Amino acid sequence: MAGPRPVVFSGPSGAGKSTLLKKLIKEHENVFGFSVSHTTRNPRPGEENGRDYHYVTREAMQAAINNGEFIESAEFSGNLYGTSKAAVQAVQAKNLICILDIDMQGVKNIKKTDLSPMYISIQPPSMEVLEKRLRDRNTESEESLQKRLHAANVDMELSKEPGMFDVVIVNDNLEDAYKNLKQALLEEINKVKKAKASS
Ligand SMILES: Nc1ncnc2c1ncn2[C@@H]1O[C@H](COP(=O)(O)OP(=O)(O)OP(=O)(O)O)[C@@H](O)[C@H]1O
Ligand SMILES: Nc1nc2c(ncn2[C@@H]2O[C@H](COP(=O)(O)O)[C@@H](O)[C@H]2O)c(=O)[nH]1
Repeated sequence: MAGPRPVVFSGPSGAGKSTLLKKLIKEHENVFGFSVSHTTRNPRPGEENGRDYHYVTREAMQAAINNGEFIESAEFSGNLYGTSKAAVQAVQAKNLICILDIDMQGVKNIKKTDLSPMYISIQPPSMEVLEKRLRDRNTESEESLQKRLHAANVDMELSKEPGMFDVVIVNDNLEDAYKNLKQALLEEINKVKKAKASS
């Protein structure tokens, strides 16, 4: 696939990936584009079909996966999630840095492809803070919350594996985490700006 090098963001549910990514894309809308995933979960209040996710039935998504339309897919907290080839191509066709927000299974599966992204892990300062953020977000049932906390424990262990991520950012203070994120991406941001200026 052509275009600038994509960036994969991963980390436990509630660590702050969406919060940081929304800030990043808003500040650099000519540089980054979001790969809109498919999911079988229901939209949350304020989420929009086609912007936050493509909300689909399990049957439709499974059929599309079987048809080879996805780069990767995973079952997470009782729902299917996946990155379609079309979602990535739509961003790369605009010569933007394609951002993928995916779970740890997605990271492992992307590593088997030729996408060759930069891998960034967003981690919470502690499990206690993570649980508080997820509870305060008020988006999960108790069952879903417990599944996400369990996945977070596994995720936080796997993230420590050498070579799994290029950059690990602990999202304690939001402004500090955002500053670290921009610093980690500075070279790629400048490359895209330069290419756009000379085209
Ligand atoms: N540094 C921070 N300090 C305090 N609250 C934060 C911080 N970063 C994010 N939050 C809040 O924590 C909650 C979880 O953040 P967010 O939804 O961005 O996480 P996420 O990693 O994208 O989760 P998911 O994987 O479930 O989509 C949100 O309510 C957000 O406003
Ligand atoms: N493997 C994939 N994981 C994905 C994808 N899109 C999102 N996600 C991850 O799912 C969880 C839960 O997300 P939520 O929006 O329900 O809170 C989170 O860790 C996301 O990173 C995907 O296409 N593939």
